[in-house]
Amino acid sequence: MSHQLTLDQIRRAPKVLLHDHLDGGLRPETVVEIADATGYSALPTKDPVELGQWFRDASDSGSLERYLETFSHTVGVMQTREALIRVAAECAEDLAADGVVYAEVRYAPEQHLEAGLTLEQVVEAVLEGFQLGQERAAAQGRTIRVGTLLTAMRHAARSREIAELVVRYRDVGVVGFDIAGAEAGHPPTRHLDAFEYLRRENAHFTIHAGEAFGLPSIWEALQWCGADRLGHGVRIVDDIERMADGQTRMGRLARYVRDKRVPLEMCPSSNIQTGAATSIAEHPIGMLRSLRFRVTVNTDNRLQSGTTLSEEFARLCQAFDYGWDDLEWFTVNAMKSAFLPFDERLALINGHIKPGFAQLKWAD
Ligand SMILES: O=c1[nH]cnc2c1ncn2[C@H]1C[C@H](O)[C@@H](CO)O1
Ligand SMILES: [Zn+2]
Repeated sequence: MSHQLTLDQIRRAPKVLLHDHLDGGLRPETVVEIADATGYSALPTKDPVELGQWFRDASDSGSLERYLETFSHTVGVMQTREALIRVAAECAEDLAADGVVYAEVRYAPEQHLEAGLTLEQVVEAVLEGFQLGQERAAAQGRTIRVGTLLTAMRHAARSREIAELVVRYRDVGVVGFDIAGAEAGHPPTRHLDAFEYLRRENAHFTIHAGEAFGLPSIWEALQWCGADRLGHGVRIVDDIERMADGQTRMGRLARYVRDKRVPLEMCPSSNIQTGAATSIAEHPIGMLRSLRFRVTVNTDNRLQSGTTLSEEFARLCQAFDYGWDDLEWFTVNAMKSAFLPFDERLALINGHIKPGFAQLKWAD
């Protein structure tokens, strides 16, 4: 009696989001209002509806580099303490309204220093904003917990400094580290110093790898840098061969990723916009889920993709005929892979996620 889940049903499911950029999730009206308040004059339009459309269109180029250019406008309006608090609070509220119960949201503190804030002031403003957003969501009867990942830009040279910030703020809401930005020409091994420092500090990190660049990037991220998770990682399918008889044959790297249960932070819509995948129906997530890789579903940039986590799931349900069991599997995978202590992950799985899905299945 399988039937297609509706977007409304999916919204009601307790969801977990591991890969979402703070500077890729602003409300278009907020971009316009902060631009007005701070004198940022480079926006392509001041009409929020047109601006939302502009972000989606400009991100649709098929190139990661061009996609990343759109962030100049979001980063451009996120330069004051007030703006950072507002954007972070709205992020937590928007995710909670979509039924997300746990999220790890990332951004690069080094990109928010143009108006004179220090790295510490940036981190503290964003933490304050998340706290405020969680409280507002709670007042509306929605429970969400937001952890922060601090990103270092891979073309820059501040990764060690950002890694130190992660350790400094790890007991007050920062749960891990990441590197992002254009992948080709910027291998993760350029930032080995930061990764080695984090490992010595028993800290967690994920690395954007295997998105615009293939297997060597994934291999370096895992075997040289020691990443706990892979941001995207879609190109791992280059190491999986589909045989004429329908069987698959995996290379050593793909086997390693599956055997070690390396979490893949997959972001379907974003991958289509940057050219990392051709369509949802042909997205490697279908094959990787059936081969039981540790796949998770994510939004990457809700503004640039005009999406939500529920909408990403709805697209996958339509393309692959997924139902409640699949959604629960992705969600438990994500919660198991979060950079939270084991007991807290378990409490969310057993106290929140499983009972939430059981209730939805029962009502269906
Ligand atoms: O999908 C992505 N790949 C690489 N870099 C990305 C992606 N989405 C966002 N970024 C960059 C642009 C942001 O300014 C930065 C920090 O969030 O991370
Ligand atoms: Zn990303």
